[in-house]
Amino acid sequence: MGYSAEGDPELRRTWVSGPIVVGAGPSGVAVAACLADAGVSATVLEKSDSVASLWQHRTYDCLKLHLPKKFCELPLMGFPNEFPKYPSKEQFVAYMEAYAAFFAIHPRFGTEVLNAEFDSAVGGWRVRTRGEELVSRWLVVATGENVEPVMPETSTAVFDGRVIHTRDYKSGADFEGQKVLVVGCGNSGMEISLDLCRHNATPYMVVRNTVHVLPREMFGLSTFGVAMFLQRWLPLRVVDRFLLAVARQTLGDTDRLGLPRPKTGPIELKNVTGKTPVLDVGALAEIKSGNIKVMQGVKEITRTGAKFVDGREEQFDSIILATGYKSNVSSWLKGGGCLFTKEGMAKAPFPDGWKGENGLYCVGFTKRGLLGTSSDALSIARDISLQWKEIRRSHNLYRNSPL
Ligand SMILES: Cc1cc2nc3c(=O)[nH]c(=O)nc-3n(C[C@H](O)[C@H](O)[C@H](O)COP(=O)(O)OP(=O)(O)OC[C@H]3O[C@@H](n4cnc5c(N)ncnc54)[C@H](O)[C@@H]3O)c2cc1C
Ligand SMILES: NC(=O)C1=CN([C@@H]2O[C@H](COP(=O)(O)OP(=O)(O)OC[C@H]3O[C@@H](n4cnc5c(N)ncnc54)[C@H](OP(=O)(O)O)[C@@H]3O)[C@@H](O)[C@H]2O)C=CC1
Ligand SMILES: O=C(O)C(=O)Cc1c[nH]c2ccccc12
Repeated sequence: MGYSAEGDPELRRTWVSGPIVVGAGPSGVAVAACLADAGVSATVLEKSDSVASLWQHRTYDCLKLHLPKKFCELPLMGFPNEFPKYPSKEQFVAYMEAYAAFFAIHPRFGTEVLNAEFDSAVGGWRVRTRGEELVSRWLVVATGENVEPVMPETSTAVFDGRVIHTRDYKSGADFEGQKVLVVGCGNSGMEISLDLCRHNATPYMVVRNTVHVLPREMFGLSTFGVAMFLQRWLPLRVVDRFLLAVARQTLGDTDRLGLPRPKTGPIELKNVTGKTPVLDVGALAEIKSGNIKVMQGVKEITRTGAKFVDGREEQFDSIILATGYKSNVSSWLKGGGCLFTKEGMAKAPFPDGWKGENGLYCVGFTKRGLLGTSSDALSIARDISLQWKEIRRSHNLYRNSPL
């Protein structure tokens, strides 16, 4: 339904009766599915051309989930039984497409939200895209914690060779025979360094700070699953001490490899700061055998390579920035201060960060991966569907009233 409002006459304005969801990654699709299941139809706006665009376009070929599938499934529909314990990215994308199709979620692709703000005069969120303004009582932010690349402060502009961020890395095949500087040692830096080794390239990985490396599995069980189970009975710090003791037994002393551990334990650090421990899928063995070289912080990038803080200097053919990701919320959402920090991350810790004021919600800003997404999606759908039913009921009362 169109409505007239002051402002840009070129802009088509439309009230939508259900919530507006921004982003069609796992979080946006999951919340729309839970809403659909409760009889509420959402309008999902996605700037890219597909669901799970991060997984389709911004991840490397050899990526697999690093948590077992039971910790990564979305509400109401699990992974197919025939999927392996750690599905590949192709399998995850196939699951996401089947999930969206099953719940009849049809996002509006190619639709970037440029601005969103609450307008008390119209009693809703004005959500502007190129050429259109949608208005709804509810706005669900589902644009993710990993949407923009973090770039290092040290400029790479003088470097003559190729510089890419991990979001544009596909395969070590593109770097065959090269000497490559990998800046960053999170899960991306580690797995890409390993992939480079497997394609006959020589990675030099920068560890400027500290990092927790854990085996992906212990005693034939996923480390993450063991940690979740133990947390039911034991204090977090005891669980962390246990994980570190097992990690030391199976991986040895990682400090001696140039990978000093943070003082805070791995799960406590993840919960407090969001920094994910590295779940090792083979990089550590390559570090031990010297095929991945560990370097301290970069002091300066030169035309042909890099100078390091310890005084060493090396020539490189290419640089891969495995420096992580950030949110983009603060660039388009106005008045979201009840929910978001100025960095666009949730203010309240999990599981309380999903509901703001005036019908504003966020899903997937928990620093807890897909498990956090599922929890948020269920909470939001429950909350909105209760309001939806109440509104329906009062409309019907009004319509049936003799006055
Ligand atoms: C390489 C990698 C591997 C990971 N592996 C795991 C794992 O194994 N297990 C796990 O639990 N978690 C994992 N994660 C965490 C990850 O955050 C989630 O897997 C998941 O993709 C988050 O979903 P999301 O929908 O919140 O965000 P995203 O998947 O980033 O989706 C956000 C969507 O919003 C869209 N968007 C952004 N801004 C706008 C705008 N202004 N207008 C319209 N659309 C917009 C984007 O195009 C994108 O499609 C991984 C993350 C990365 C980067
Ligand atoms: N298989 C899987 O499921 C995978 C999952 N992921 C997930 O995706 C998310 C993003 O991971 P990732 O891309 O690794 O990002 P992270 O944010 O986890 O890691 C970024 C790394 O880059 C370092 N860094 C940042 N800036 C600089 C700099 N200027 N110089 C040197 N080092 C720098 C950081 O170090 P510092 O701590 O000092 O800031 C950190 O080690 C995580 O949640 C991760 O678990 C990623 C890959 C694979
Ligand atoms: O892959 C990620 O980034 C995740 O956030 C998954 C995740 C949630 N909690 C964790 C604890 C340890 C390792 C990974 C995760």
